[in-house]
Amino acid sequence: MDYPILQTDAPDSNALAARIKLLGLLDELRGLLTDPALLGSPELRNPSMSILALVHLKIIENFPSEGTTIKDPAERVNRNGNIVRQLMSHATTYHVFFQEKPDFFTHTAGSRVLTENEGMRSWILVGLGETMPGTLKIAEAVSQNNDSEEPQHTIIIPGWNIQNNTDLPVFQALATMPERATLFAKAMSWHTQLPGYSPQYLLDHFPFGSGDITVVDVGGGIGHIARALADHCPTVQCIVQDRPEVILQAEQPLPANLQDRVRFQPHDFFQDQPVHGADVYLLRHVLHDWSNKYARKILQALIPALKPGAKVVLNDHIIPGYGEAHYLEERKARDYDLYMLGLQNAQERTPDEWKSLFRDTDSRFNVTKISQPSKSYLSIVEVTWEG
Ligand SMILES: C[S@@+](CC[C@H](N)C(=O)[O-])C[C@H]1O[C@@H](n2cnc3c(N)ncnc32)[C@H](O)[C@@H]1O
Repeated sequence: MDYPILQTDAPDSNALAARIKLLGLLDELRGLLTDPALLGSPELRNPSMSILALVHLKIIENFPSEGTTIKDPAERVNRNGNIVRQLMSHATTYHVFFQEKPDFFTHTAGSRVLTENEGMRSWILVGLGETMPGTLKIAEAVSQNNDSEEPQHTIIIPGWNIQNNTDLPVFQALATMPERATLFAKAMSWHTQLPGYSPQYLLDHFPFGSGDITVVDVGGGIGHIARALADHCPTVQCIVQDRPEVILQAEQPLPANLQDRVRFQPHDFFQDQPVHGADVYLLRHVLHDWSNKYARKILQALIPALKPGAKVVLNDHIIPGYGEAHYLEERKARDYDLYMLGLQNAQERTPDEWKSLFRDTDSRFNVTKISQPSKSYLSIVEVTWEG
């Protein structure tokens, strides 16, 4: 699926680092100017309250490019005008829409990108609609059951399960909710458009090489990373594996130059890996969905297929050590850490936690390199199978 490209984090500029630094300073200034009693207060900054509703109610996607009064979008989506006004007026205070006159709203860069970009709306529906409510239930989940590694209710009930009133782990539950499974897959594919999350960092940084290599993209969603990889390396063969309901959505026609080099295969990554002898097994944004107990099972299931020297490559957030990263970058990793806790009782990991995970799974996994490409929010963990 092709989505319009967002604001760029172009590799030849230092714009991203400068932007992070300035945003950090502004954020600190805001903190200094804010009454301490309000620093942790939920009403202090919560754009999600209006933005999620505006996306859900399709008010954003129906907003005309030339701007409008409240009556028009309210009628288009058949919703109460007063509520539409409340939502839009709130969003304008976060620079999503601009209130030009008392009853006339126009686009800002923030509202325009939401209106024009279906993938971004999917991401809002998943990120705010599905995942965020789970994080609000973390305390309840921990109070009910403590110290568990189960993704569903066995001991700890993750927030997502309370929120959705189901005993099933998220990905199994999604299999019974086709519309939400589609939304999730679209959202993950679109997520690569966000600054700092492009697959290009991985492609430029990891030596996939120019030889005839086979890469298995385990939990590869609808194949968005494999397509980018096959485009980047003209001789690579990619096999994208995911749950059957996801693979069904992935089997859209591929461009002619990729047709014989990207294949899709339904596969449950808790079962033994069916593709033996591949050069690279890629797990991008996969293990962070799982507690150590389940992450180890996913890695163990690879072992029967690994040839000596095979690489297991992770592309995930890394929690930086104390003082190692700008605090806004650490905030990003820690935000995702709590997302994962709320979603599946899972976590992001520090470099040492990644190393222990592999060591505890099997001593033949040798973590050879952990690196973070400049401007990428995701790190690359390279592991060699020394079996
Ligand atoms: C967070 S998404 C990451 C998708 C993709 N790798 C990326 O980087 O955008 C996690 C993926 O794991 C898949 N998944 C979850 N449980 C699975 C299982 N048991 N077997 C195979 N794939 C699974 C999900 O369907 C989803 O596509």
